[in-house]
Amino acid sequence: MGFIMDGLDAEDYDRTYNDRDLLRRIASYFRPKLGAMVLVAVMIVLSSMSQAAMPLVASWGVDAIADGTIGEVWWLLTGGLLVAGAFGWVFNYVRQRNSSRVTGDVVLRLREDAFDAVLERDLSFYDETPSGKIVSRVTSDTDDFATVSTLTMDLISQVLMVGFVTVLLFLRSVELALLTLLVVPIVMGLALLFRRLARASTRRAQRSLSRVNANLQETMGGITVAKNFRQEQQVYDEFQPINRQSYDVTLRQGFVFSAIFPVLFLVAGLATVALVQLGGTAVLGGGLSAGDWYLFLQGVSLFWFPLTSIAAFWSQFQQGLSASERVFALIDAEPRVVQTDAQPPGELAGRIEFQDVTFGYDPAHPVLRSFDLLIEAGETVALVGHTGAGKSTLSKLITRFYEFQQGRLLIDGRDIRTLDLPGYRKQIGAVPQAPFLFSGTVADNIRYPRPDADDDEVLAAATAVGGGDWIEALPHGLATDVGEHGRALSMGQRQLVALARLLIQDPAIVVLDEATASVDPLTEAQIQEGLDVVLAGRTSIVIAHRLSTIEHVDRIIVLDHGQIVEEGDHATLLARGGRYCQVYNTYFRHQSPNYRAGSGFVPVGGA
Ligand SMILES: Nc1ncnc2c1ncn2[C@@H]1O[C@H](COP(=O)(O)OP(=O)(O)OP(=O)(O)O)[C@@H](O)[C@H]1O
Repeated sequence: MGFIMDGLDAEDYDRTYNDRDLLRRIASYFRPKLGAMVLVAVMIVLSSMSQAAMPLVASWGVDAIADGTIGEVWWLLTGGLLVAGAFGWVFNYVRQRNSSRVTGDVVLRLREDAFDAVLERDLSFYDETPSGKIVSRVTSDTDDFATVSTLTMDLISQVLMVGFVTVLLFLRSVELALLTLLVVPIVMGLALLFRRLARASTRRAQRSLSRVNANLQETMGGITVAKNFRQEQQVYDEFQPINRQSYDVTLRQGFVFSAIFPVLFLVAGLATVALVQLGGTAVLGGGLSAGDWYLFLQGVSLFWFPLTSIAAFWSQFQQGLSASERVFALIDAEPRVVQTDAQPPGELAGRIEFQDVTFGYDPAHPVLRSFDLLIEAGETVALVGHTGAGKSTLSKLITRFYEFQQGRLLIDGRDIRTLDLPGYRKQIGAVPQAPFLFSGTVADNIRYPRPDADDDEVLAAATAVGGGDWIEALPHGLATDVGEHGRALSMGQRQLVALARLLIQDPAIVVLDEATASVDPLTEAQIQEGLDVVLAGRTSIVIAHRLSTIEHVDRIIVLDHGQIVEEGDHATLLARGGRYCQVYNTYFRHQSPNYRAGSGFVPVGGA
């Protein structure tokens, strides 16, 4: 049991809605479709009546055979059967057509809402949730939800049908009708019991499927690395238990579901046996006509089929409900980044001040403790430090991708929490280490932050970065297709596109995570020139990986375990022989043009 349930826990943002809230929420999606639903309901009534009419007409036929009048009425009965069948078909067709439209429209809206919610989530959400699981919620869960609506309409139609058949049976024989109804509470009791089992097993099946999706997504994302290191077997070995788990859990769900029908049919079978016995005796004794008996036997199958499907319906209904619960949980997930106000930020100067800030991805393990730092407007600051020191964390707080737990972060002296977030982020230019390019041309990517930028502006931005020579190296200049994720461009070219994009955005604050990937000396020089242009006149926080950057910034901040351990400019810090020198010796020394292996160490701590 332990293994089978591994990894099937709820996500952090999952929640359980009570049935009333859930149904109310679902109803809100159906409300705009009220007209079509009324039409569907009318069609359901009419088609159920036509269906119930068939055995009734047939029972008259049996009576006519018994009393020898069939020769006179056969054409009437045959016509009646044909008419009931034809009308039933038409009503059913109109019903199916409209109900498919209603379901399709509802799922369309739900998926739009889910996708919209996904876009609104904080960055922490994406760090914590594998993208495959998100995909699963937006696709297969919304599909499962669609089944709720189809099933609900089926259920209504079946309940009506049961109603009509029950009335017919009572009209013919109260005793036999009561006998038939006797079994209803047993069936319903079993169905309710089954409902509990079904909900739990269904939830597990859905989670296991989303694990499979997540694993596939990750594999596809890292396929180059996996192939590079010839890890196909390992990737397969990781996939196999997850897929196996999905198989096991789904199989269990199947077992639970398949248990219900035999039990229900057994109860139904016993009731039919009793009716055959009692009804047959009544016909022989003259208390019941052969037609009535026939109607009962037909009625029972008409009656039992809906009843058993109503019972089984619960399981699928539960499946749809728990799917909708998962989608709503995604839509309702509370943002961690909470703004207390939405003041327009205005044109930012770019002064950034951390005051006593404490932050941890997991609040129990803070990465920054009582952290203070002031960056003046227009200043260029380089963050350096060993891996895991907290450099990226600082930039994530400035971009407001994460919520800090204590202290204040002031932008131009104003609390960052009081600013209108989209307005603020518009003035922050964030460049990740491996700039992401969207499919399209180089020009499309440069104008990404401002789609209305015209060709001249795009060309001017591209030319301003590194003198623009790099554009000529592209096969079709700015019209070159970058391929998926920019794969058709070299790493250096992608960085240059990202810098040109920043110029189009024209932010007040730049947060730049320098690429560690080495590029050829020419591109390196172009990037350096590009950086000089892009960072000029803006507050810049650079997570520095290049010697030329740290040599030129206004101030270097050395971080260690979330603390500032040293700060100053390159020359001063080198002369001091402190922590900076350790970092320099490890990461930057070898980038010097005069570097020879084993040389260029800066003495540390007076050593
Ligand atoms: N999304 C995350 N969830 C949980 N912990 C994280 C997350 N991102 C970073 N950390 C942890 O926070 C600490 C600081 O990480 P951070 O990424 O800020 O370091 P860094 O100095 O930027 O390192 P690097 O140069 O390797 O990128 C590390 O201990 C890291 O493991």
